Amino acid sequence: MERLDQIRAEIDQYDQQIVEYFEKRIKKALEALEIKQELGLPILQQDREQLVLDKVVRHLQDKELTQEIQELYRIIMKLSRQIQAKKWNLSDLLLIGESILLPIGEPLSKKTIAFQGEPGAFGHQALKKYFGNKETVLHFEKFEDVFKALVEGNADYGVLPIENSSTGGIHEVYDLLLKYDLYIVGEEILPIEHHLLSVEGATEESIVEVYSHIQGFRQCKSFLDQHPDWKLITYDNTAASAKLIKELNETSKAAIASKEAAELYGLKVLKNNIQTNQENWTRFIIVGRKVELSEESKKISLIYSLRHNVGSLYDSLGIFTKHGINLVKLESRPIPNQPWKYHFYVDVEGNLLDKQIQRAIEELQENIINLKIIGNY
Ligand SMILES: O=C(O)C(=O)C[C@]1(C(=O)O)C=C[C@@H](O)C=C1
Repeated sequence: MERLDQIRAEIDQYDQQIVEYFEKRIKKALEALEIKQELGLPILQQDREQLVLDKVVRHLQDKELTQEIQELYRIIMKLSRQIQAKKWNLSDLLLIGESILLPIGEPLSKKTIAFQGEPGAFGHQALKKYFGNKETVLHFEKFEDVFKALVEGNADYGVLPIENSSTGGIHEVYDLLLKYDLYIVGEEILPIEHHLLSVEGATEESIVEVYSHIQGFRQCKSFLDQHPDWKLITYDNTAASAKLIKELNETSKAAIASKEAAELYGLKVLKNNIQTNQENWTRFIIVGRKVELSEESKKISLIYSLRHNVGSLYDSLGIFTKHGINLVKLESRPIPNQPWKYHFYVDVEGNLLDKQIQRAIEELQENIINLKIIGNY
């Protein structure tokens, strides 16, 4: 026992130093905040955080602790941001429980909206359905470019596909929601109809090569199975493949894309509605920099991970049942570098201003690891 007491005494000393340095670090972060306020920079500085994560790993002598030190620093910097945010302007924040601080904002009146893909893409259609035709629109090649445009202030909202009713979740977008501190402010469900498109003179028989997004191929599998000799070439997105077919202008090449893309790029529809399931829908999310709360907000999206205990998922979901909260969606994604551990993406019905919901979230937080609220819409 004496030896254990001695070890614990040493641990106590280290803790004292850690606390001392934590306080010093927070003081410096508050000095950094003042400068950021002067310069009009946002609290979150993702590049700097990545640098810090790289640096602390370099300081490590025992590289086996790489993941743990990164996890610790992610938490330290998150707390640092939360403390900065409290100082910044408390009225723009919603505090849930003791530590969840959400930036709250009003819907923006004049806005720039970004989507992934080329004009005519399904994301573009969802954008127009949600926002109308009057807004400034930007388009990017990759989903992550849309997230970056928001973080860097080049766009105010992003429109991204999250789930298809036939093929399931769009994993990359789920992962990006975890990576970036952005929030879902709305959603739009779009019927997805795919068509086989080509240039004048082409017929189904003249086709040798077909271009589309991987989702386009997956959603039209039964039709494509009838043409085993066709070469399928995966492309960035459906509208981009339609644009390419127009440029190539060959009767042996076709694209799978929307009717809108056919009209926009002047292509002929060789075959209509080739999606396997005629009930084919994609749910798009609208992402912004702040949580936009109103009385109508009725769905809350959360991400969390669990300790590796028997029944931990069951217990966490039981908290919603106990508080009478309806679960509407559950999706899991593997945690990189931690085999067989998962992040759970949960959508529940409710409004974050409701005290019952707040109590449930507080209780949830005590039972899980790393809760992130990613929107109420
Ligand atoms: O460097 C800054 O801008 C800070 O405010 C400090 C700090 C940190 O805690 O290290 C906090 C938040 C930023 O996202 C990046 C880094």
